[in-house]
Amino acid sequence: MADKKVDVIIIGAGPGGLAAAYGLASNKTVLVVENDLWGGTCPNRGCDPKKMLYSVVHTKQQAADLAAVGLKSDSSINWEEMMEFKKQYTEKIPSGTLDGLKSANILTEHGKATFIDETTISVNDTSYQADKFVLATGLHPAIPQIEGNEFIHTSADFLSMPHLPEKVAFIGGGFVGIELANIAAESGAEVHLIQHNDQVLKRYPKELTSALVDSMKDHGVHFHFDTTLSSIRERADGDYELLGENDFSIEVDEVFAAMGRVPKLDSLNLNVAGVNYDNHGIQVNAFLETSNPNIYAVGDVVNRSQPKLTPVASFEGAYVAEGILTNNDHDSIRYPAIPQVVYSSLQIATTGVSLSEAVDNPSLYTVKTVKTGSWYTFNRIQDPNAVVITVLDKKNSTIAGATVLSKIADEIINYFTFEINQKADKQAVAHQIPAYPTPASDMTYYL
Ligand SMILES: Cc1cc2nc3c(=O)[nH]c(=O)nc-3n(C[C@H](O)[C@H](O)[C@H](O)COP(=O)(O)OP(=O)(O)OC[C@H]3O[C@@H](n4cnc5c(N)ncnc54)[C@H](O)[C@@H]3O)c2cc1C
Ligand SMILES: NC(=O)c1ccc[n+]([C@@H]2O[C@H](COP(=O)([O-])OP(=O)(O)OC[C@H]3O[C@@H](n4cnc5c(N)ncnc54)[C@H](O)[C@@H]3O)[C@@H](O)[C@H]2O)c1
Repeated sequence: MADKKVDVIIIGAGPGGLAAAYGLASNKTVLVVENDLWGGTCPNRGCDPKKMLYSVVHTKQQAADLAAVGLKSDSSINWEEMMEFKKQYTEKIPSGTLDGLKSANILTEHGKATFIDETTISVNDTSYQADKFVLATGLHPAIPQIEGNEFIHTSADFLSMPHLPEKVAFIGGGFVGIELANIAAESGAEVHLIQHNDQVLKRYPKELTSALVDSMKDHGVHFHFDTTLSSIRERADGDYELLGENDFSIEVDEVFAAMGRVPKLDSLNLNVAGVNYDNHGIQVNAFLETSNPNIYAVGDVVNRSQPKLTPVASFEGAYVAEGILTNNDHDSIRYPAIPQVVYSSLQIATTGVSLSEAVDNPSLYTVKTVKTGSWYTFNRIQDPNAVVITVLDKKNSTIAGATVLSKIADEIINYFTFEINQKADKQAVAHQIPAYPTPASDMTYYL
């Protein structure tokens, strides 16, 4: 017999768990368990703090790019003030999240949840039973298994560094490595990015990632391709010596892991709950049910092909709440077009059908690449390398996907996402009257 009983227990108070909790709160008794910061990765040590630092850095980069067309400024970044700006936002997140849950009458418990049996968890030596569970425990950074790995820090450490070190290294050139290297370099550090093969951001076309790498090199980032670290040594002066194959060696003040993220499952004891999982996360069916039909999983911790992003986690959390309320009397989950943006000195963004899928299916799709650097919008902001690639559905003449390289790719990609979701064709796009001149008023030209 458990100490306490509720209808639904949600493990993890990030975007996925919170969306499920709010979706259920008015009809069920809900307990949310969180063992770290209320709000999870995104607002505390992910997307939001990163983009606050990026806003400062990106504005400095934009000011430098406009110097040749009349903007005379001598901007430099004060890391401590920029971190204070970030902290003013992040320090309110855990308490604000907790207050929100309490005012929606959602029960909360701070501590690590561990399954005792299929319907019961233990948190802080108290047992809680529920009819349904939602697992939303997210990911944590992968750390290389090399000598000296105890000296490696993570993206969370980077985003709360009180002072900027003189020399830093990132292991891995994916989203985290590329975005944080840009922030560190523009803020004044000497930055080294170590990538074990010859391409960063492997899901994007090489022509675009090469343009981004060139841009980041111009902004001071040193790339070390085809380089695998073998050990890290602490020197007497407190610096670290990074050693790799083929006599690779550099010295830095700090080194950060950015080589991917792995599911946070260790403390859950999923075997006693009858939940199947592997190295890529918890296995779910098309209703996000795990191998135990009373236990669902959402967000980053799920083993699925959708990108690991905040809006995806929230979408899944809301979907599962509806499933629990209707006994799964709803359609299997169908994702709309999902935009994803790399925020660096240039932004690369994608949405909808990927270029590789379009190229592999020429009978279904037409791919159109337009170098837009000389267009009015891009000239106005001095963005000469801009490229917009569209994927058109041949049968319906609708937009099916887009990939954009530009300083404002984050804005442009949202217009494409709306159009894909509305199944817009050229006529439908032309039927809009957007504000002019803006990136939205360019949309008709891409079709
Ligand atoms: C540096 C960085 C930048 C990012 N930038 C972006 C971006 O720009 N845009 C974007 O869309 N996404 C971005 N992401 C990804 C985004 O943060 C995640 O996709 C999102 O947070 C996933 O939400 P989630 O609820 O699945 O997991 P999380 O937010 O990770 O929440 C999981 C929660 O579960 C808790 N937990 C784990 N195990 C237990 C347990 N046993 N008991 C109790 N609690 C537990 C954890 O402490 C955590 O708080 C970024 C990620 C990082 C690391
Ligand atoms: N803007 C965004 O949307 C955003 C930003 C940050 C993180 N995220 C999410 O977080 C996830 C994790 O990001 P990430 O950058 O940690 O992982 P990632 O999978 O995007 O990139 C990891 C990189 O490290 C490289 N790598 C792997 N092992 C290595 C090794 N031993 N030495 C050198 N390089 C190595 C890989 O080849 C790859 O380039 C992403 O998939 C993304 O969904 C999203």
